[in-house]
Amino acid sequence: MSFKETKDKIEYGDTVILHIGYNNMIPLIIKKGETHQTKFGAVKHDAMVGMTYGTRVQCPKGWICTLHPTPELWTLCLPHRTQILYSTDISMIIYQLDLKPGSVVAEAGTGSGSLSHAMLRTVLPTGRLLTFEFHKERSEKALEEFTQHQLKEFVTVTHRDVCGEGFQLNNEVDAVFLDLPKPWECIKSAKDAIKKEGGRLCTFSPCIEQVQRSCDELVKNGFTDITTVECLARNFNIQKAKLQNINLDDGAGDTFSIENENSGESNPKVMKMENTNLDSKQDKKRDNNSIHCFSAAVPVIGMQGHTGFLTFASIYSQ
Ligand SMILES: C[S@@+](CC[C@H](N)C(=O)[O-])C[C@H]1O[C@@H](n2cnc3c(N)ncnc32)[C@H](O)[C@@H]1O
Repeated sequence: MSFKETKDKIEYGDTVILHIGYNNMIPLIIKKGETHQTKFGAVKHDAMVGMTYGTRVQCPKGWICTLHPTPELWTLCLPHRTQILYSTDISMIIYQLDLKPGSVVAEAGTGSGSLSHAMLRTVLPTGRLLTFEFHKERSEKALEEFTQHQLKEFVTVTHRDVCGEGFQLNNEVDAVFLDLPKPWECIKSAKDAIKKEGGRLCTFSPCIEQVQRSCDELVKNGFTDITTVECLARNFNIQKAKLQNINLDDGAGDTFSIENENSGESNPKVMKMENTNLDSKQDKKRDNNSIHCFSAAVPVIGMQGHTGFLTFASIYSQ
């Protein structure tokens, strides 16, 4: 299997993402003569060979689906050796680091390789990932997975403490990404790694105190455009809403109530509308006491999901 290109049919040696049910996916390397047990019963690896990716495999008590691997699916089912980055943060990192095919990017630490797979897909086929990890088994396991995923030729895995020994790169990369407890300790070394014509740097830190220390070090080393963001996915529920007392002029002062579909009760919070946006002639004919029912996308109050702060910075020609 390959993360570097897509293909139609499953072959021996492929890593297939088995979709077993909602929130239930596992990666499976297809091996001759082997059998895999699922909650729907056994599935023979040989039976999957030659099947088109995305098709169903019938098991004794149900069916599962064979998905082609992508970095996003890998992130959802990879073997965790550390905390990992998820696609919401990853998408912002790749965008803000300005990664594209041909980019050379350095990363520390490698961890479970979640971000690494997404960065590799972006910089292929002419770019390169240089990833550093000071935990020996983690760096070995990462190299094993990159090899299995046919990405080995695009990545260098180095077993090193980048805070103590630095990246030991000079004028070589377009961007540096740091997911470490003390990123400020290797910012000077990250600066040296970035090409003389300039580049981008990102640190990921769960605590604002870590962010502050990194920012101080970034300023000291001549980085500019320093920006910290937090990426949160915002959920919207589709709910029934009742709109009353439509103001025919501008909608100001109108109220609507949202019905809680689960309990059947009306949401006690009645929101004041800034603007009804109901300006069709038909709506305007309605009298002031009419009730209008419609479906509304209602943001969930209280956004959960803090992972960490992403701090981005630029260094211009050095
Ligand atoms: C949270 S994990 C990285 C997860 C990774 N971004 C991912 O998405 O899978 C942090 C990793 O940094 C490594 N690490 C911590 N300090 C380090 C250092 N000074 N040099 C190299 N690696 C380090 C840890 O061993 C750990 O594997």
